[in-house]
Amino acid sequence: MSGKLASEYHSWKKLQGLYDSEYSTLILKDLFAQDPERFAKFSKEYSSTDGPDVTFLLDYSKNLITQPILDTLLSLAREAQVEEFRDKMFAGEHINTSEDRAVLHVALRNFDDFKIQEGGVDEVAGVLAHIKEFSEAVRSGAWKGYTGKTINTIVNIGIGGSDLGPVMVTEALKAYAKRDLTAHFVSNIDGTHIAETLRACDPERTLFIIASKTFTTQETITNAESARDWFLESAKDKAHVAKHFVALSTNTKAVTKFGISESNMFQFWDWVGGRYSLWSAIGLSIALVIGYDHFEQLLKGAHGMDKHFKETPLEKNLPVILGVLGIWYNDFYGAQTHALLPYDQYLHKFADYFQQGDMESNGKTVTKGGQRVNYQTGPIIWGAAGTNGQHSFYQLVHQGTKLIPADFLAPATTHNPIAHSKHHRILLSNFFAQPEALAFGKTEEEVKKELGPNASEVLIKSKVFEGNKPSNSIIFPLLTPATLGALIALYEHKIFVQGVIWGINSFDQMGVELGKVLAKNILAQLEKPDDVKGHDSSTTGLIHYYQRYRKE
Ligand SMILES: O=P(O)(O)OC[C@H]1O[C@@H](O)[C@@H](O)[C@@H](O)[C@@H]1O
Repeated sequence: MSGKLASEYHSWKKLQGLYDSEYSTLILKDLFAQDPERFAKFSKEYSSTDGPDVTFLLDYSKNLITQPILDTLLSLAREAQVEEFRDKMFAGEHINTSEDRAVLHVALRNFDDFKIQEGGVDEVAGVLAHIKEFSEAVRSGAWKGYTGKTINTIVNIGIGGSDLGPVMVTEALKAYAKRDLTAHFVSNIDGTHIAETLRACDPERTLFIIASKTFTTQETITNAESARDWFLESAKDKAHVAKHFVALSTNTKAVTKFGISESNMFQFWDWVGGRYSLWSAIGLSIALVIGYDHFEQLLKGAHGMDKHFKETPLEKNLPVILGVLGIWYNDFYGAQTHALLPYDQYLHKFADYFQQGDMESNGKTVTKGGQRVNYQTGPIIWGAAGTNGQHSFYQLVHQGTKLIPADFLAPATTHNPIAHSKHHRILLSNFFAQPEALAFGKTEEEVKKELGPNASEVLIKSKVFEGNKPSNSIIFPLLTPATLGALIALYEHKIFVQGVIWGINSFDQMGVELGKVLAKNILAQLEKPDDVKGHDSSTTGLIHYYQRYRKE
């Protein structure tokens, strides 16, 4: 972010020119036919340079680009000072300007490699040691509940970044999970969420993890209080809370006020953004479920990607390549959304996770300099695990009127090779087929040939696939903790790159505040119709309707 609007960059204007003059000739079928080397040119294999072995292939050849277009997109990244801002982030500069904070989730998985200056960075190793010690005690049975029984259930109470990361990762790494430890995640303020969860819990054997960076989030504190009340109905004595409640937070004062002792608090720091916090103490539930060593592998896999992002020239830098490709569709093709489509049931929460990761980071209208942007910023992120999506929304992706760039992800091998990997081969055949169908479609001639001479014109037209829909494919050997860490970091840095180019602050989230303030005001007015004041007629009418049915 050099203080300019992205649209003022020379390369942005050049890209607009390239789009206008070449758009109609950017046909994937032709681009592949013209260049037998296209796959070789537009795919890269990632291999970690230290830490656990992580490798994957990123194939971006099915994008609507030529080499000059990609070069210009990379010039845009250079002109927007992506490298300088990346280095500032790693150096601990306060690039989250509106909150005057460093952005250092990379420090949580650094293992002493990069030199980072910021208060708290030297405490990371100590918190990891605390996570290791505690998770091992719970998993081994050394940690006992108030009646001397071992813990068999954990309930993580948190929302947003204090929920989505642990949920996604514990699902993704279920193959590594301790099967006799059940993990629940309660996030919603809707009492149904905690009530239904508690039905499955035994107070003598349940550990509650109260995860909240601020420890002021209404949903989390309300759920935590209800969990504590439920626990005390059985345990009676408040002293027993210490064996069944721990906190993950930056706010020691609020944690101790809640009744959790400081020794049961896992600390993190204001330079860890909520949506980047699964690597911090917020990952305690992950360590409990998959074991500390696997948690550390996750961190080290991410660190490998940090190193790649920090040290690799832009032309070969995978987060940069993904970032600029996204800009091409978002800002020049007018694509509104981006789909994440993992062909791996374990990754079924991947898109949910990056909905917050991407949309809370880059859903901004004003630049860091306070100017309103005159271009599109963050895309709408969505998706589902393959092949389920194919039987649901793929129709629109293939034949609808919208351009939906998509990332396909899949493991070459599975943790569950049932029926001699028959399932997995079928899954992968779909993973290969869908991007191919999207890119190359099916012409009218092909349909005619298939249907024979008697087919009606209408039927023929309805079966044509225009194709030319872009996608990236990422294939990795197996979904290991380190591979997952690297993939998450890949997308984190992609989001970073885009935010820098758009000139926005990817690390604050002012947009979630207004709703919170209004809800607080309305909460105080819910009792009586006469209390409802200061709203528009629609809001007033809705609250009045509720009051007709309201119960204690
Ligand atoms: O971890 P706490 O502080 O409870 O915040 C939970 C979530 O709250 C939301 O309003 C956002 O600010 C998110 O970025 C955050 O992850």
